[in-house]
Amino acid sequence: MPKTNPLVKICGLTSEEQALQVAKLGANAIGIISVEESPRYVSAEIKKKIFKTLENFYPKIDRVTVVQNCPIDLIIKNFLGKPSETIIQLHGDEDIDYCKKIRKYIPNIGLWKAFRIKTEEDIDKIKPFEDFIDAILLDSWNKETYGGSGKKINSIYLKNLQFNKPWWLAGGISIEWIDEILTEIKPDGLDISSSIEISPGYKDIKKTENIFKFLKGI
Ligand SMILES: O=C(O)c1ccccc1NCC(=O)[C@H](O)[C@H](O)COP(=O)(O)O
Repeated sequence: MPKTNPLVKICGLTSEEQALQVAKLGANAIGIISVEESPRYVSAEIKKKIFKTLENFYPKIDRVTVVQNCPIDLIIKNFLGKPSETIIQLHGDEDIDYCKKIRKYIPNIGLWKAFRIKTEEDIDKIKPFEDFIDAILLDSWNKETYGGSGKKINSIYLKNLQFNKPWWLAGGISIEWIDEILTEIKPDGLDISSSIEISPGYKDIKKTENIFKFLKGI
């Protein structure tokens, strides 16, 4: 039996207009990419603007900033005080010490850690992080990019996963795969990006709507 419907994060938004459209459709979390190498990169200034608008109109939606191997001092400097995001998603090779420092210096923000899965051993490496993060995000491993590749994790590694923290599945999630995800993989959340894009950072709102309708069983 599938567990209750998973939460949905739509990631890689680049405009206020699309962020509001996706929020209206029912997203539980909206992600913005603060990784300069990404074609979905959004500057700090624009990100703040988008998140402020979201906070005003949809305060319950999590606002997720995605970073990748960013120097810890910079993270602490940028996110101290009254940050516009509710979650930092670490999408690089950050270690446990890095997570502990974020916890210590910016305790008012949620911390998600992405793990890129290439082999079964990559799953085994997650456990020690669990006490220092709020959620686990599993994404596929890719040579060219750390995220947003549209590539799936080998499903062999996704059977009977058990973590002590909520976990999100990412990597090539499209409407065609969701049924299997709900019945066999059963994550707490779905993180979706490139399958609903017209071009990197620009979402197809109709495709996005179809995903939410599918999940609601409409
Ligand atoms: O999306 C990016 O361009 C990106 C670049 C560098 C680090 C992380 C990135 N995205 C992180 C995400 O949370 C994506 O939603 C996740 O990788 C899934 O993407 P997709 O396979 O395209 O659905």
